[in-house]
Formats: sequence, structure tokens, C-alpha cells
Amino acid sequence: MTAAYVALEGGHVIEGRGRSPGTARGELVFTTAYTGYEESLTDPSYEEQVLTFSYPLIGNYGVREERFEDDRVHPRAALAKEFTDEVVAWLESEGVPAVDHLDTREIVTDIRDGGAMKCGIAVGEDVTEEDALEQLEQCKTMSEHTDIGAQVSVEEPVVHGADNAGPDVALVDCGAKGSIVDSLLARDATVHVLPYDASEADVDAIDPDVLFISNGPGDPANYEEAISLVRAFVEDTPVAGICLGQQIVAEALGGTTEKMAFGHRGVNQPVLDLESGRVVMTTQNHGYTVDDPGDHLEVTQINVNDDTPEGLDGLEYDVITRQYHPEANPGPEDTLDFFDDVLAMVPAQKTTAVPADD
Ligand SMILES: NC(=O)CC[C@H](N)C(=O)O
Repeated sequence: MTAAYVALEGGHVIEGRGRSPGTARGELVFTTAYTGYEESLTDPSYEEQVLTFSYPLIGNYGVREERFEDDRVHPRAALAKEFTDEVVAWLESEGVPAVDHLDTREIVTDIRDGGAMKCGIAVGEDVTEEDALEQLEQCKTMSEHTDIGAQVSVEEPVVHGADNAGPDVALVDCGAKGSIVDSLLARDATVHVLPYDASEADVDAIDPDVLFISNGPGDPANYEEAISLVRAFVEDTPVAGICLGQQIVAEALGGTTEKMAFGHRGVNQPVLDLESGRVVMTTQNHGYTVDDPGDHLEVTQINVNDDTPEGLDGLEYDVITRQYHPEANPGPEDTLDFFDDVLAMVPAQKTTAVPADD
């Protein structure tokens, strides 16, 4: 059996079965999703994290590229009670360590009690506990990854749906999931994907109908360029955001964000819309939250479990954001209409090809 050690912050080392070899370190988090392992493992928001699946069997319906959210695996390592051979072969081909035959209930309980924590992992024929502890020693906190956007963003602008007749959306790519682009394309938008550190001039060159800030990994306070963009454009251009995007919009408009103890990761997080009284089930993956929305945003939706803000609207500006993932993938599709609401912020004359005569 290949040896495998997981060293938790504080020095407790757990032994498991090594499935995919290598060493890794990252912020240890868990998802309660019982489906969607391909989407989660390719979600850029998991960059610099080690993902524990609390659902006991991962890989039972294979690995298919059409379900990927990006072209590589983002968590630094993956832990589960049991991985199938197919998922292990995929992780191995990506060079991502995997460990199973762990008591994931113990790990989830540790994270719930201690919060998301640093961890170090060593998997291989000759590895020792010390190798895992050495990884732990070198592990940074999430906030210390100050330029994490560079690891997940496009380097140059990319345009999708150039021939589409709908609005032009400037999507600031802080680690965007592919299905956000797909959801906009399905509504006939042209999507101009911009690097996470795009300048005002880059956005001006597009003259977008909507400025859209994507999901992404790390601490929202570290995305200074995107925060500046929201400030620069919000008076004249509708602004939308998903997950990290909501947090960046809040930071830009006088609000604040904070780190949660262990965050929300799963596919059955209940969200209450305060106006309609309707509850929807949502896909989530975040460790930070908007603490105070500030004077320019109002909270429109909250998490039923802990009352944290799940949706924000601009009070005097056209702004709409979600903390959860309305694009689903994985997860329920209760909230796809968010994309209709985003595009509805575009004045009608901008979406019609023929301008009025007078
Ligand atoms: N999915 C996301 O966009 C995550 C946002 C942010 N990195 C957080 O953990 O809260």
C-alpha cells in the first residue's frame, strides 16, 4: 500500500491510503456535495485549497470532460473516504495527490471546530509523517496568496460569441467557471473575458453593456484592480458579480468582507429571497462573506442556515450580485434566472440593432 499522511494545523497527522502520489499543501476545506466531483475539482475557486469530500464515494459515474469547469484540476489535493480508480487515474494524470480510506467524518469535525485550516500532504512509497509536516510548515494562509488571480485568470482578453446580437458583457476573469460564460452565451450575449488585473482602458476599449466580476479563489481584498474597476464604472455601467464577484463589488462600494469559520461548500444550501419569500437550493463554494454591504448596496437574499448575505442590489446604481453559484454545475438549477436579471439591467435601446430615428 502506498503511504499517505495528512498533517493538520496544530500538528495532528492522519494516515490514509495513498491513491495518487505527490506532496501538497493548502487550506483544508470540505464540500458536502454528493454529486458534481468533476465540476468541483475543475472549479478555479479551489486553487490553493485541499478539498475533502464528505460524501463517502467519489467517482461512481466516471470522468467526462464536458462536465469540467476549466481545463485543469485546481485543488492542490483531494481527500475522500473512497475514490474510484477512474477518478484516481484522472487526478494522477494531473499530478494531484489523492488520499482515501480516511475517516472524513473526523476531518470535517476538525474543520467545523477549528475552521478551515492549513494542511500538508505526502503520498508515495517512501514518504513519512515528517514529509507531510514539512509541507504544513510551508503552507501559507489564504490571505497571504496576494496575487492568486494570476494563477487562474486568462493572460490576454478572449472574446466568446462575437456574432451574438445581445449585450456586450465584460467578464473580469478572477478564475471564472466555464458555465458562467456558457450561461451568458445561451442568452445571446457577447462575452469579453478580461484578465483579473484589467485596466480601465481595457474595459473602455470594449464599452460594455455590463461589467461582470467572476468567481475566484482567495481573499477578495487582494483583488485591488477589480475593486478599482467597479468603482470606476458603476455610475455609468451596470455591474454584476458572482461569489468572489459579490465580495469585490461590496469592497468597492464601501462594504467590508470577512473570513468565515469554514464557509459554505455544497449543493443544497438554502437561500431566502427577502422580497418574494421564496427559498431556493443553491450550489456554493466560498470561505469569505460580505460582512457589511455599506451604504450603496442592500441585502436582497440571505442564507437560511446562518443569515449571511447571498444577494445584493445597488441602491442608486444598477448592481446585482450573488454569493452562491446561479450557474449551478454542479447543483440545482433553481437560480439560472439570475442571468436574465443581469441582462435586463441593459437599457432596451442597447440591445436592439436599429436605433430609433429621433
Ligand atoms: N467561489 C468563489 O468565488 C469563492 C470566493 C472566495 N474566494 C471565497 O472563498 O469566499
